[in-house]
Amino acid sequence: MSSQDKAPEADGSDRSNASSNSASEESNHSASGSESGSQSGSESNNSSSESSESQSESESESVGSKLQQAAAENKDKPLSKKERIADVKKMWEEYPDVYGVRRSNRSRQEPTRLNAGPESSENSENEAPRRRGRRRATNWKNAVSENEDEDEEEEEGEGEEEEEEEEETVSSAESEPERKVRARRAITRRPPARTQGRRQTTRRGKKRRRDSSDDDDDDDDDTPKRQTRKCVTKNVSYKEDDDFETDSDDLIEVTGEPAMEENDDSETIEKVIDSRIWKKGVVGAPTTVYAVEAGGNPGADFDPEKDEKEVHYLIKWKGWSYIHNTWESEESLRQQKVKGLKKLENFMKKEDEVNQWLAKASPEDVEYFNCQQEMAFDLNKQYQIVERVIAMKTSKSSSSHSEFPSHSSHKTSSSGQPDYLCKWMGLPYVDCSWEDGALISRKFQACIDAFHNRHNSKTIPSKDCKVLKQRPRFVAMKKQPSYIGSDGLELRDYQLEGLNWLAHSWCKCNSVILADEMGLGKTIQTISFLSNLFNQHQLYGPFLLVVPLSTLTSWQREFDIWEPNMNVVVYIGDVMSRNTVSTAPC
Ligand SMILES: Nc1ncnc2c1ncn2[C@@H]1O[C@H](COP(=O)(O)OP(=O)(O)OP(=O)(O)O)[C@@H](O)[C@H]1O
Repeated sequence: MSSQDKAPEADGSDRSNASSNSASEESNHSASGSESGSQSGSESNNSSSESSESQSESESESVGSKLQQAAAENKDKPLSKKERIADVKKMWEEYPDVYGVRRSNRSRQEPTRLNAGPESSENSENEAPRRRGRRRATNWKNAVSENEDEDEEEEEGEGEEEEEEEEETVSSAESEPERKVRARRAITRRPPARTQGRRQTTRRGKKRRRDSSDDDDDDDDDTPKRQTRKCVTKNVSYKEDDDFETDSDDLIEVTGEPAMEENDDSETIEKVIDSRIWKKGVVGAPTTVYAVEAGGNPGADFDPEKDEKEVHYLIKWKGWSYIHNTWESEESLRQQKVKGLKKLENFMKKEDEVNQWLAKASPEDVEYFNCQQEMAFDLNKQYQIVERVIAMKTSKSSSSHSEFPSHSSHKTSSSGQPDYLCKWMGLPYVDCSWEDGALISRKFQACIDAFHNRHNSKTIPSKDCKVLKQRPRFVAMKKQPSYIGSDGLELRDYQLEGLNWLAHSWCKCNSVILADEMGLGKTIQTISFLSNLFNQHQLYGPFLLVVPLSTLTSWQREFDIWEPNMNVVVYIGDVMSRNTVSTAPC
């Protein structure tokens, strides 16, 4: 038992001895370490951490022995102060490693890009701090993350590695953490790169550019440098070449008589819509749609085989609505000295191209093209239909919508009738135009009447409506009310039920959603419900209907059919269009 008891003790003592030995070894090691540490420590203060890593133990030993030698020499004979300084200088020159001045065995040479010409050599003392500042700026700009720098160094060639080393040596006064902070700041300012690969390429490109720009901007501070770069960026144009060739409104035609152009009131071509071969000389005002309707087609007797012919172009004039489009020949346009002839040239070019394409195109493509053309022509015809008259002005009254073009005193003779502000079908409110009353009344008297009816209507929205203060008691509609729909329009059973449910919910102040299968008549039920409020409860709105753009016209159509007495205003378009809707009398 005792031997067994002692054995662990002996083991334990051995172990404790071993541990004390190792401890003493460690302490010795640390002592010797601290000795050399004082030297290497000074080095690490002056150089980067990378430099301390690169220094091997053997180097530190040899440096230590050199120092000891020097110390022993100094101990032998007392030295004067001058001699000690001379010795230190000598040591500096012979063993620069001791002072942490140089990491590698290469001779220390200042990078040539830092010698900024004769000025710098003359003013070397002044140059030094400036150079340091610049170096910092360069580091600040160069800095990415430490890892990124490492990656970059790995990727870059040996030549660049050497360059990096040189830079680090010069900027050794700057500590590593400082550089890291600057590096992070630099990262936040740099715009994010899209792909890693691309980023690396860009960065390399940037680095090289930076280096070269450092050369250029050595004597400048940062601010003007940035301004210069901004200027360069501003000049970059992202416009495609084609854009310059298109028929832009901004194109200014330069002729020999600019002074005349400024003052004349010649018309401007906005768009060339179509072309045709027609009787020579049948152009201008007699070819407008209303002139043809009034006096007949001036080229109706045209015989292409006998009569002299020429190409005519259908012109949409700037500042004039589509009803004032005229057919013109190239000659007549030039005679009138119209502006925007470039558009005619472009139209001709396009026509040639289309004809060439049509000659080679497949029958399906030709058919598709013809369909597109027909649709475009239909649209252009639509633009000649007045959808709504929204305002009126007499020669005495001043107009609240003077921003819209007025044509009463130009091509059409003034008839003493008021002018009407017309909203054209298919075009936004911003394209409204003032038109001569006589002209509009000829074709669109119904629109003028509707305008007057709305103007004189008593069924206008009012806050004084009784049912707004207190909802009425619900009375079920057993059959379709007479005010809903006109002759032949009958609500289906389930639609009448739906109308009752909507009306009941409204009377009870309940908010509801009417949902049903597609095409079963939700639109009609909703319109019928609004008609019930309008006719039964004298609630004249306003009711806001928010509808998808695709169903907008069908909503308008259904209102026309099922409740034509309600004033339906379509609030759509850009700011000017919406403002027009808001401020129009009705
Ligand atoms: N009672 C009716 N009499 C005549 N036509 C009707 C009637 N009810 C619906 N219709 C017609 O059926 C079509 C679809 O009606 P409506 O647009 O109201 O359906 P919807 O449920 O609103 O459709 P969606 O779910 O697609 O919006 C319309 O052309 C409409 O004129």
